Amino acid sequence: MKPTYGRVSRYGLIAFASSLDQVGPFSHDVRDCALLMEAIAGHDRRDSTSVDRPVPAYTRTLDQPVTGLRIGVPKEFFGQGLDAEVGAAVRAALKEYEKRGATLVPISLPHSPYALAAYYIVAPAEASSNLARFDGMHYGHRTAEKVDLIATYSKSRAEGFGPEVQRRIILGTYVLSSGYKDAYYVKALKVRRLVKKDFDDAFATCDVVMGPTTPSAAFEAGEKSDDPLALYLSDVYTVSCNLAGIPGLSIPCGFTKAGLPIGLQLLGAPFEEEKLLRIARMYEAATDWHAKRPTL
Ligand SMILES: NC(=O)CC[C@H](N)C(=O)O
Repeated sequence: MKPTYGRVSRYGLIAFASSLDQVGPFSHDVRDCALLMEAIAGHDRRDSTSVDRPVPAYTRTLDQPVTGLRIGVPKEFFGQGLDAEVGAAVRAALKEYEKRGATLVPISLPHSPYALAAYYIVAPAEASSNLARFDGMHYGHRTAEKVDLIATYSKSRAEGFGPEVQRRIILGTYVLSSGYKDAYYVKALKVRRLVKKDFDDAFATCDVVMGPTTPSAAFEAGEKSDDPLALYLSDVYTVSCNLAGIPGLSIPCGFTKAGLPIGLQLLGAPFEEEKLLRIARMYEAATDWHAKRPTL
């Protein structure tokens, strides 16, 4: 689960992108996720972005199905680029909900096609700023070479950051630089607001939005390392949740013929983790995908 922005303290977390970062549980099943959320959610004076509002007893209501459940199914999450096996598994999961009394509501999140581009501007911009402190003096790795101050900075950072982190620092510095800031960073912030508004509109009529977690099943380790754009495209359905600050959850809903797991993504209105967990539990109680493991 990725909780609502501000639901869980980030104290102790290394900052990546401060307006997106949120701690969330990985778990074997929904109950474990609810248990963990009960333990970690809530206000923390050591993180000023953590929100001071009561934490529901997630485990207590977990087994209460949501009656009259309305599921928003965005057409943008089932378009070009979605692997056929993944699409079929997600549609079968939606049918399962229908069998349990849910209504599927066709919706549109019109700005979601722009979410990926906006995310890969906002996230590197913030990362480039946050990672500035890893300069070989204040934090992190320091080069063993005895060189002058400026070379110590640059060598420490060149040695300490991997290629993907370096790429993000360079991209982030570029989109924030004077002359380009309005064209990229400020524009991305505007897109972000529109992405958030799409969800506000959707949650006015639906309890939850559902779709695939990723457009295809897992790729081989390192397979896309030389093609960052292909790598970023795997995030096409999950970045909206971060940009909008809303809670999201992925649960297993099947396997591909090759034996790789497929995820069903559930997105909820801000601070509706309790409802999201109950909806996830409805599916888990009716199926046993969560108990199956891929053969490695
Ligand atoms: N929601 C997401 O998919 C965000 C994480 C993303 N994979 C990243 O690399 O920053």
